[in-house]
Amino acid sequence: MSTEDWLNPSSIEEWWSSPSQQGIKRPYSADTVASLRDVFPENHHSNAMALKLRGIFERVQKDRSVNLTTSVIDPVTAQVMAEAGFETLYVSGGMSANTDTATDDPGPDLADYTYDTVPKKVSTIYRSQLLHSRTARVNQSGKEDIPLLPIIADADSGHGQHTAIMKLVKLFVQSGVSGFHLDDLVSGVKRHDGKDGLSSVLVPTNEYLRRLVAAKLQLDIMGSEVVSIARTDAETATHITSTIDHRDRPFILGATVPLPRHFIHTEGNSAREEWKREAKLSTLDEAFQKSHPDLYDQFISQTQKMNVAEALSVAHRLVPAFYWNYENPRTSEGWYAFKGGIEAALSRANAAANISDAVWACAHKYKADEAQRFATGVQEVHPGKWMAYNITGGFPEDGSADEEVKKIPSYLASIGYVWQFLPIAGLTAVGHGSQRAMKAIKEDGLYGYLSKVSRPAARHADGTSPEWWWKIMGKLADDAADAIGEGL
Ligand SMILES: C[C@](O)(C(=O)O)[C@H](CC(=O)O)C(=O)O
Ligand SMILES: [Mg+2]
Repeated sequence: MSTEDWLNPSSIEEWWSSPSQQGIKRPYSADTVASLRDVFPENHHSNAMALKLRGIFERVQKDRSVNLTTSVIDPVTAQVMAEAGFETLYVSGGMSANTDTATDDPGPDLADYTYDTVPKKVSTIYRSQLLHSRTARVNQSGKEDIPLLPIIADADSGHGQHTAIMKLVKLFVQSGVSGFHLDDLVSGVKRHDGKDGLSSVLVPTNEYLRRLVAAKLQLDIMGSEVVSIARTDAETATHITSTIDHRDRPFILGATVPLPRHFIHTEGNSAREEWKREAKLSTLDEAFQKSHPDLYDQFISQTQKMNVAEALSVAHRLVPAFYWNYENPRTSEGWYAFKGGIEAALSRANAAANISDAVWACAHKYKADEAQRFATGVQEVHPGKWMAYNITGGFPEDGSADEEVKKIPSYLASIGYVWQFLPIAGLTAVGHGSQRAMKAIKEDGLYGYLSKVSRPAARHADGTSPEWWWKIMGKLADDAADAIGEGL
């Protein structure tokens, strides 16, 4: 592409009307994008890889076939997965946090690692895939078409405000990624144990959309086909930072019983639970409907597109003595109580669908009915929208649900999920493989290594075998050395 075309808003508009881009409604103009572009046309590997991913999603959507993958934490596993026939790879923030971060400081999944952590991991894995495919081609081993698997990566909450999100997306595009997911969480505050009733804290819908727009704008600036996945954590959310957005009103909880002390004056888990019980938390609309069913229709028609503060004034005009208080339950951080659930997730996904290529309601436990409700609710409003699903365990260890578990992927595919992934399986699989290998070496020494590790690995020629490394990868270095030494 010429510089002239690259900087021409009409060519950008033409690209936006192409099949991969036409589903997106940008709130900014092609002129803005052109003005933000660097002078030289960009074309990153991630473009080709993202188009490949788009092709996979389209095919899977049409066939309703299963597209399931796991997280990958190292290049060797990526290669094993390619040979096993997986079609995509997932680079998880959580698994990166647990193993190695860009600051060499592993820890829990709090997205508190520096923002280059996941792009660097993607880059390592993507380049290792390039190396494998190149060596296979050079070696002419009959495996020339070792596939490069599109990588989808974890962008967490964007690691900062909008300029940080744009920089993160830039790194992703340069890393060879094919897609990423960006969420609506407040970074770094999620509690896995749900202590003090806190599971995850959301930003308002408007802020979520701004994050997604920032990401899409950066993709547009780079002329990138990379797939953006809007993840929402509203299903498990317990709090929200602000009540400003009217779209969040149906999920903001207030006290329906006046209590002498605000929530912030309670201490300890049991006192907090007791406070919430006594306050009889409810949403504004539910509280009004329950106390004044006769005026409810009037209240609803007068409060369209109003946030809780505005709608509460209307409620007070209609019934001066009406009590509903969303300030009392605020936490000491200032967060408001939120009614998480699949309806909240759906509301956010439908708001995000116009500016993202795919939507995903993060579920920490598999629930068939919620998966179905989400799929139906999205497809009704945005027919054909790509949807993702994460499967994070929660299944009984005793095997009692095995028959159901076997059917889950095909069920999810049948209701339209085009990408299913096991976020933590990459770590578990590496742990399990190493466990077996190290046990054999510890028990039988050199013989254990030969018989139970190196021979089986060599048979699979999967990159875990030293023989494979020297014979195939070594040839590449030798070819380069020969070329350098010629004709001097
Ligand atoms: C998918 C996820 O974002 C990840 O980093 O892998 C995590 C996984 C987990 O904590 O189980 C998440 O769901 O937040
Ligand atoms: Mg994560």
